[in-house]
Amino acid sequence: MAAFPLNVISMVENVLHKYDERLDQRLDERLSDTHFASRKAKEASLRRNEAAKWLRNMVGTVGGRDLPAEPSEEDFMAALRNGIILCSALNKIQPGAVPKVVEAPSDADVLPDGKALSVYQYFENVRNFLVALERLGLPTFETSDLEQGGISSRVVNCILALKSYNEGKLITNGLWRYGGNVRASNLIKPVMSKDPEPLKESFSSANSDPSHEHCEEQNKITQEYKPSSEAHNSGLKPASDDEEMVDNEDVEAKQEKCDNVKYNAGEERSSKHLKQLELDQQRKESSEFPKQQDLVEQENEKNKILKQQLLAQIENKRSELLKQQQLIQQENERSMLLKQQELAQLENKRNDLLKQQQLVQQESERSEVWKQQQLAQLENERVELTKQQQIVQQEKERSELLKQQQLAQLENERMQLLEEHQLVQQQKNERINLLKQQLLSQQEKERIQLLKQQQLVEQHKESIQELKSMVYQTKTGMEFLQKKHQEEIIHLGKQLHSIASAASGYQRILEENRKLYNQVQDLKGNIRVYCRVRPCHHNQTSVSNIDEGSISLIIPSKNGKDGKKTFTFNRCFGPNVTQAEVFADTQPLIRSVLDGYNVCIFAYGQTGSGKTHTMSGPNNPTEETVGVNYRALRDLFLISEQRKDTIHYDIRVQMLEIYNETVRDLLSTDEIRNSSLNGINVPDANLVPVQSTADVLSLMDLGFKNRAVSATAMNDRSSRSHSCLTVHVHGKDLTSGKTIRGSIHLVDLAGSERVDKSEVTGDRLKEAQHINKSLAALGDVISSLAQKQQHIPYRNSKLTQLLQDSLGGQAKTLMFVHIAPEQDALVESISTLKFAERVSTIELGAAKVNKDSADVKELKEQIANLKAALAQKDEEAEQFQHPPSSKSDLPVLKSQLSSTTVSSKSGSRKIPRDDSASSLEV
Ligand SMILES: Nc1ncnc2c1ncn2[C@@H]1O[C@H](COP(=O)(O)OP(=O)(O)OP(=O)(O)O)[C@@H](O)[C@H]1O
Repeated sequence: MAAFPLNVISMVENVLHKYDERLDQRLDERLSDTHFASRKAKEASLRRNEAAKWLRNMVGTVGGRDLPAEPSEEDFMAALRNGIILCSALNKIQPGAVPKVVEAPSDADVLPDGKALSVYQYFENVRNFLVALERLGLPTFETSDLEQGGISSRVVNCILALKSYNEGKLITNGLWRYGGNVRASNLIKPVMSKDPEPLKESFSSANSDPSHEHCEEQNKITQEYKPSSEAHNSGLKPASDDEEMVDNEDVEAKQEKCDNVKYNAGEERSSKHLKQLELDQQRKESSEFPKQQDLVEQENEKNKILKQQLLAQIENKRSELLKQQQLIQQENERSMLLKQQELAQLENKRNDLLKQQQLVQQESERSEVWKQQQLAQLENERVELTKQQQIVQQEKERSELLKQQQLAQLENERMQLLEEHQLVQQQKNERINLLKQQLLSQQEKERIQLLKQQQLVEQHKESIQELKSMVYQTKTGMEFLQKKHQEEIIHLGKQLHSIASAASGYQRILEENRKLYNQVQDLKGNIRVYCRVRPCHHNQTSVSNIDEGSISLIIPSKNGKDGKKTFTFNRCFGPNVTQAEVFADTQPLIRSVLDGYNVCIFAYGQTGSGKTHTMSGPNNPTEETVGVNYRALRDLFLISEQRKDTIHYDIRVQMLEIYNETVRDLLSTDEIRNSSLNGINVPDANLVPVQSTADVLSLMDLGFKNRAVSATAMNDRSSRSHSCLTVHVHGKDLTSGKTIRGSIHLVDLAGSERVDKSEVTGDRLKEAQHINKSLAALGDVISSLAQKQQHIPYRNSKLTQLLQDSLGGQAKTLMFVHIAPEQDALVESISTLKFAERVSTIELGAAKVNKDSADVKELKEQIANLKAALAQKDEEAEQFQHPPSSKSDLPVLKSQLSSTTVSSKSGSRKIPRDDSASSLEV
């Protein structure tokens, strides 16, 4: 839109310019014919030169480089056409008169139409200059006057007026006013960039005829043009609003609409002023050239017609321009659309580019990260390599140092060796010299030493003689010593022999010891009777007193006076005596079994008197309450263990029962045939080897179980049968090789109550009869043994047959007589005690004599002597087992042995069996 006014302006300017050219051409043609023309030209030239000179002085040669000192009219106009020199000169005179002077070269470069812009720029500078002149009240000229064909005289006049103004100002110190024609400054508005003044000025210039008629004619033309222009631009404001339109430069649309109005109406006000100035100028000229006025008036009429023609042409041109403007507008819209499309495409491309840029950026970031990682890794490797290089370097340095040290050391060593070599060489030489000297001195010494050796040989010969005599003496002494040693060895042999004989006598001593021990036991009586009274089951007891060897019973009488009967035995045990105390007196018999004696311990008494309690203990016995059987076997194994170094014992167990004269093996379920009994033993019965007390106890349990089974079947048969536990001992002396046989019967007899009192019949009677018979047979055997009869009735019962080997002359028998203390058992107790006393009295008949006879005293003395001898032999045996280390102990041993031999004479009653002496066979 901005290009449109410029094009129009330029077009109009061209039209006007052509018109002015023709007009000037006509004027020049007319004036050239006259004399006046030459004078005018000359005068104009002078005035122009003056103006040029003054301008050059004002702006300087640099600023006025395009303006020669005496320019031609064309050069003058060309130099001032851009208005720069004019504005600069005016600003020198009146600073700030032209606030903005546009420099042509820079603007011409920017805009495409340089020429149009130059014209515009010229116009703007020139216009501002003219406006400033008007403010100062100075004469002005038309802008077109600067163009070719313009009126240069008006320009020159204007410059000379300005010169006069300057000179006056200098003289009056700024108070001078040009020609007194000072006008109000607001009469003419400053020319702006889009102001339509150029058009108006063009018109003004076209009407710038010197004559006043020409000006009026020009005004008419303007008035004629104005209605048509208003008709064309209907709706626009009238010319009176033109100032407001000029001020509102921002509203472009309004300005465009007002262009035509401004074009037609222009600034009538400014035109009036210009015309006024022109008229003044014309008056001047007309006064100088009055003859020319007529010609001008004629010419003006012609010009009027030409102007009308020109206006018609302008109108045509303008309509064409409008059409072109519409086309241009359409073209602009189309180009706008194209531009928008292009913009959209560009936007898409820009987005694509942005995406690509983002991708590229991401890729670059990723590559940057990768690069950084690579760099870090390379840095690490570099650091590592640096470290390794440092290490290698250090190693190199170290090895270099080592090499140097080694070299230095080698050098030192070499030097030392060299020194040593020199030293050795020196020493060698010295030694050679020394050896030479020594050799000489040694020859002398050897000679002296030879003499000394000869002396020594002499001395040695003497010494050898002395030694020979000493050897002889020593030999003699050795022979004497040999004899002495032989005598001592013989003496020692004798001593050794005596020791050997003493050792061999030890076995004899031991045997004698056993014999003496058993003799002591024999002196106590082969059949010993111990009486034991069990606790009373209720308060009425028949036992009044029990001491160590007697028991007293209360015998009620019919006359109310109770009697008392005392029985004497080897030992009597009251109801509170423990099992251990009862066994204490039994213990020596167990030792006799291992010495080769046969022993029989049996319990006698009526039913319930305590026989089983004594022999086996109560049911579920404890260590304290176990009976004689267990304790006897325990001692048996204990002693055999003590003697295992000298005697090896083989122990076997047999357990039998005799019921109604029938013998039964309790360790077997089979009944033993009676025919097998040979009077002393039961060879068909099981004989079980045992190694310990536990083995015997398990066998006893088995036997008691078998007996209990039978008792269940036969109604408490245990009370009416005899049970017998037999232990057979076979010993072998490990030193002498002799064998020893012994046995012990542990018998729990059946109840001894009499048949008549029990008043039983049938089987019970038969049982009682068998019991009485066997017990009576036992009494008879014991009685026969006591009386030392030729015939001993063992065969009267199975019991005596079974116990035959233990009731013989070489056996030892112990009978426990049991008493029930209750009064209702008194008769049985008395009967039992009488039986036991008979046994005891018969065997211990001597005891009865023991109170008064000399034989008893003699026997007691023998017992004392034997005990002393036994104690002495025990000591000897102890000493023999631990012989004295010195020779001085031997006489003591000899004396002990001699004393033993003496004391052994006393034992003579019974000799234990050995293999040859044993008459018992199993
Ligand atoms: N010295 C004693 N101390 C305590 N109690 C005893 C003693 N003697 C026997 N008794 C008890 O008396 C009761 C009978 O004893 P035991 O059975 O030993 O008599 P017995 O003579 O063996 O009888 P039987 O002939 O019927 O076998 C048992 O209960 C037993 O525990």
